[in-house]
Amino acid sequence: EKGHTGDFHIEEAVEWPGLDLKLGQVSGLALDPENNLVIFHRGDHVWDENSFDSKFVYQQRGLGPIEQNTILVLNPSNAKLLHSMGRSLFYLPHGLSIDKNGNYWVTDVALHQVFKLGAHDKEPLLILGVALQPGSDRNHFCQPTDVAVDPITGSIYISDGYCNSRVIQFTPKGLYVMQWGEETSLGRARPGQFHIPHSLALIPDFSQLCVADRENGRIQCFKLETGEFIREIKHKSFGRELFAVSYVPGGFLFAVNGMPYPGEAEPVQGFVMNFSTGEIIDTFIPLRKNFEMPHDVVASEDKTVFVGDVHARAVWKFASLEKMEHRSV
Ligand SMILES: O=C(N[C@@H](O)C(=O)O)c1ccccc1
Repeated sequence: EKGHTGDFHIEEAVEWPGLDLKLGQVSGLALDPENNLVIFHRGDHVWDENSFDSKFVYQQRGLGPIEQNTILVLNPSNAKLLHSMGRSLFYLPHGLSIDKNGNYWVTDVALHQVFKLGAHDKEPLLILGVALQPGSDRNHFCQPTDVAVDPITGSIYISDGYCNSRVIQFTPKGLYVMQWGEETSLGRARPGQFHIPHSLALIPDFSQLCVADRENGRIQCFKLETGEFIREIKHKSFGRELFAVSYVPGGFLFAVNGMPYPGEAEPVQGFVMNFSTGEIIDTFIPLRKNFEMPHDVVASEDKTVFVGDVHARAVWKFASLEKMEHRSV
């Protein structure tokens, strides 16, 4: 088997029936405290070139909010639907995170807002940002992409976003604390500069926040308390775009990249890295169907990995070979 060193290797769990779920564009994935898979998708709405004007104002309000349930809770083994919610709330879902108390934190790039939802509540518990108003001050975001919640302090981190280049920290109750990041200058991308901060991974063991710096094709990691740049993780095999990053306790970092430049070699694939060294220890692609625009990745402690694709409208499951080998023996 190429693509992996040592004994760590994951492959698509082809018995996972989640490939034939009737999903909209899948934008966000997370695992809840019971290790159920939670999917954030766009129902019958799509993000395409007509969705926004040149000032990032959403153009399709007339459609109304998505009437399908946008948040689906699935059994991670058999993909059975356990619970669904989130209808009539969102226009263009993007990021999804679940905090240690089981609350859902989501972003909507059309509303330019961040929501905290109880797992079984209709009314949001907290909303940040001003509906449909892009901006870049303390209470306006511009297409915010993801949220991460510190399990120790409850601090909220928001990656903002497609049309801003910053990470903002709020208190657990939503009061602005600080922000860091700036636009990538022409020429080369310096530390602390972003070109679409697209996904967040909070690493409690090391008190760090890692950011998928999408169009710079890299991961940047910062000190949680201060936003101080710690290091960059970048590999040629990432290619042009690095879409999402996810951490699992024990020191593994997972990521997915985007389509290469036309004619470039780097395939669209998933990566498993050793967090401490930044080295790639495994790569993975589906056996069934193909990655088109893998948009989020989430991993559980037993190294089960899920990838959601916004163009293929699919969710794949990957599991470690030794686990599956035991089963097949
Ligand atoms: O990146 C884009 N979309 C994805 O990230 C997403 O759908 O979240 C996009 C860019 C330009 C036009 C339309 C969509």
